[in-house]
Amino acid sequence: KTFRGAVYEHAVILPEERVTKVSRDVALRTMMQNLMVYQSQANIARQKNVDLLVFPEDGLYGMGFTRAAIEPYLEYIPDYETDPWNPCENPVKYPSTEVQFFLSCLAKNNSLYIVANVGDKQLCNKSDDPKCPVDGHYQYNTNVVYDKTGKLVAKYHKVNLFYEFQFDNPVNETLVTFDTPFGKFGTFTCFDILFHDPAMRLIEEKGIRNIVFPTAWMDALPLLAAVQFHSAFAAGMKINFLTANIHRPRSKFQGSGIYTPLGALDFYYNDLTDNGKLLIKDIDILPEGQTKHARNISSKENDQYSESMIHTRSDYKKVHQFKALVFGDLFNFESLLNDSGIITVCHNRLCCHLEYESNGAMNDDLFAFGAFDGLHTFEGRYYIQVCALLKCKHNTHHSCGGPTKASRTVFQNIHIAGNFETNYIFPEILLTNQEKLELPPIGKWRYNESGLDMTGLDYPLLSASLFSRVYSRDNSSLRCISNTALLISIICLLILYLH
Ligand SMILES: NC(=O)CCCC[C@@H]1SC[C@@H]2NC(=O)N[C@@H]21
Repeated sequence: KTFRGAVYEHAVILPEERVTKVSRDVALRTMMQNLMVYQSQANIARQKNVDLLVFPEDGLYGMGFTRAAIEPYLEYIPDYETDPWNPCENPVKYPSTEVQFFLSCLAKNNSLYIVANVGDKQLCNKSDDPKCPVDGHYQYNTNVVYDKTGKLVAKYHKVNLFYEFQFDNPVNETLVTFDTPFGKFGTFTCFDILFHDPAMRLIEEKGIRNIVFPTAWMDALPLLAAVQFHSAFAAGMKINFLTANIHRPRSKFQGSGIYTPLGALDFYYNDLTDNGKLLIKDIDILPEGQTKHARNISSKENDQYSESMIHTRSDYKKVHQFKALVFGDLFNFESLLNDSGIITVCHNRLCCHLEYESNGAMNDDLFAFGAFDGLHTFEGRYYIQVCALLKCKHNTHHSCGGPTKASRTVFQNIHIAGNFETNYIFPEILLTNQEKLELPPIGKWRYNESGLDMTGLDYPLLSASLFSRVYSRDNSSLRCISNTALLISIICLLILYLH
């Protein structure tokens, strides 16, 4: 009823040159250095009977390349469905595929599934493909999966690139899954987690309950630290989520974990060491099936809800209500004045409700409860609705929403709920132990239809929030832009015609 999963947070060895193109030999030398670390971890994993091991995004060469400079790190990766291949058993089938050979043998020799992130190079020709880049090939940020025999069983091209100008967007967005004796898995990469495709399609259309997630994620407090958001995604979508990050804490790249619907089985957050870390856990096999559907509240229902929340509060405009920026979004906030209390805050159509009880020692810490409903525009554009209880960076209102890892306040009870437009809600709880991020243990918190509840937390609180995505508005805003563009074009044509 369980499988043994592992993720490796890898301190990637970076090549010195990432702007100018080096030879294939030089590129291979760097990648082999990283692969040797992968090998030692795979050996440990085999000794511990691990079934599946996940390595991070960009784990073989790092990031920050120009398009030309990444090219020697790429290999042609065939389509595993039309052209089945076991690189370890047939290494000469394609030239220059040393990395694939190594990874495939790692899987075969250690008898485990290997999930890794590599670069795929696909040749193209301008004459039969007008979108073919000028250098005659596509470059893709790619997840590959090898089964226990070393056979390539999955290849996924990252859809939602994050300022990765060295890579191309895939032409066909496909849902990539692979079957194992311990269940069906889906895969996507890093920034993909914030968008509907392919993440939600894997979960909703394919009924996927296990995701393997190579990532190179920089912590973005207060709401998007890696361990915080990735554990919330597993809880919100009720899935197993295995995420391996690269380890470069001085650049905020860190935080890997093995997460389940009930919470973190294990996670790694350590900015005091430059070392990587292997996490291994037995994970319950979840039944396949559709987990969640967007809740369709009509806009009329929603408006009535928001208004009733506002009107029940005659004391709505008080001095301790204020606005502050959270990662570029202007939230409506209300500060927590007492050691326990009830607060309702609204923003646009979202109303958020908080009931809390601290252990009576909040004196030095300023906390605020906030709401945001709108388009997030910093480092990505996407619609969100968020209810968030935040420890403010300093004792000033405008510092609420700034990144901080310091808190001294332990809460006894917290309940957070809101009238969210969809069920794509990710319940986040982030604690701190002497400025080291912590997650709550399984059993100390619960998330269901009535909201997020936590009780008897052992560490001081940094934030507790319901972070939701409103995917439908992303599309409608795109439609709106294209409709506006169409309208402007028609008007221009009309003016031209009349002249
Ligand atoms: N390699 C990637 O795709 C990284 C993207 C994730 C970064 C997350 S989402 C936006 C936030 N900004 C950051 O610096 N980290 C967060």
